[in-house]
Amino acid sequence: MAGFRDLDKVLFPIKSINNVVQLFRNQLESPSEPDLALLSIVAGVIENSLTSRSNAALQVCEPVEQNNLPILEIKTVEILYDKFRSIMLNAVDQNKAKGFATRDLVKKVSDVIWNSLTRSYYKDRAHLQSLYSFLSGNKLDCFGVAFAVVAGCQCLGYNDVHLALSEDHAWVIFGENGTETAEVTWHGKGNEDKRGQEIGKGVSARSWLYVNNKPVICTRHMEVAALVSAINPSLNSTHDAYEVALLQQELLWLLYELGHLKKYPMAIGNLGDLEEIAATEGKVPCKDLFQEAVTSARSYYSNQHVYPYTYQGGYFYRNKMYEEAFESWANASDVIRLDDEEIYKEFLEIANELIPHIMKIESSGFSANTILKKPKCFADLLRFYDGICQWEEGSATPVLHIGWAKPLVLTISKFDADVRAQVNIVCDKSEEDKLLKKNGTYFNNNNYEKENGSTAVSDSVVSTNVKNHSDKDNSPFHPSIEAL
Ligand SMILES: FC(F)c1nnc(N2CCN(c3ncnc4sc(CC(F)(F)F)cc34)CC2)s1
Repeated sequence: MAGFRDLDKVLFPIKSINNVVQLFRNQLESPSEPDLALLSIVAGVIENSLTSRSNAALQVCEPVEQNNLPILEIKTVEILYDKFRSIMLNAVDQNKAKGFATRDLVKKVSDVIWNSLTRSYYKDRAHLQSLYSFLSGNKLDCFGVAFAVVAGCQCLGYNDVHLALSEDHAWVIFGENGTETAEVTWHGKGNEDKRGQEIGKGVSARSWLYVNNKPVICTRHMEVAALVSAINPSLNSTHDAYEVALLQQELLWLLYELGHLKKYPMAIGNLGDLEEIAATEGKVPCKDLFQEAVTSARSYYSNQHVYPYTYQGGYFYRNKMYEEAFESWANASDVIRLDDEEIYKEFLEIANELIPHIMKIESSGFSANTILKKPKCFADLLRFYDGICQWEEGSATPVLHIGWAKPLVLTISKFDADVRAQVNIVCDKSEEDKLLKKNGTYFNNNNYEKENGSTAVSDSVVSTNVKNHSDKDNSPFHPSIEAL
């Protein structure tokens, strides 16, 4: 049974980040599973005390002593913890034979959370993700509702209910084999919520919103990683509360070192972002973390996640590593399937802002090493645009418009004809096989490798045979355009 145990209580009153890390370590290493409600309340109280408007001004100018936090008394936590437990226990009659959760039970817990929420509030606001927000303000964001349902089921003794996460939605799995699924929260704006329904097997389940049926299925420990990932240090649109960001970074390292981020690419990406801002001495460098997130998505989720590549591409872009950025974005483009406005915005920004910005810099400067002379860059760029065009072909709603075409033409035209001529568009599988045999070059999930393992850049082979989604899922070879 999880819970607020004596060895946790002795850590109070909590005065430092190290005390909080110790509390999380106790819970993560305890023989019984970590208590989601307790940890979400503690993280939420600290986040809100350091980011609320009342002391926002203070936080921006306050010098930071040895990771001090506003004192957190045990009473504060106990009152909130007991309040959450009583909400759950009163609302859901305790049928004696516990066993596995049922759809009715999950829907009931979702209803308890749902019906407690404030009638109308700005759902996308920051700091609405924790049980502190739920218990003190009756407000939760989309993720927060799903998390609260799982924490509620844990508190009722249903340890089979777990959080399922895509890159833009959350739901739960439950039942004897963990194969039952249920919507428990809303998604996006103006969409009727489907709470209580199972995740369809149809087209929608294959969309990006459900990451083509490759969601992150959380263990209890990964649910702790999700609440830590959801910590939001932002004070306002330009500043972060330093101690909240440091707490999140230390907790993510704790979870990383305990192995609970292995199958959670976005959490690894979150840690990479924090490490890029302020590297922790003697730890894995952020560049490697972004690569680990990509490897995790390829290993555990059949390369159906986009964010690991856009985390990585964003890192390369910020560090002026434009060639590498193109490759990451091309890889991201290969993943996308059907339309979804959230991911559409990501690609719109890359295609119509970030890439044109790079082209402007590269074509104005006189750097001899310019990407404009590199066939591989041109090949990756075509692959990026090709993926988006496939997206257009596969989607119900139109994706591209003149706003995409102008930057696209401008970008392509920046490459000299002799560079473009070195990229050989291979149009069918048999031709591709011939080339692959000749060059001994193959893609293994976009790593350019020769059979002998050396990295071959110049003879990357990229063909534009129309990728049909089904075989694309499984084919070990990346559809490819040849740059000889
Ligand atoms: F690709 C990079 F530019 C990104 N930078 N931040 C990104 N985020 C921030 C963190 N984030 C996440 N980080 C950890 N876990 C989750 S679960 C989830 C979906 C939902 F909110 F539950 F509905 C989102 C998400 C969403 C993606 S992607």
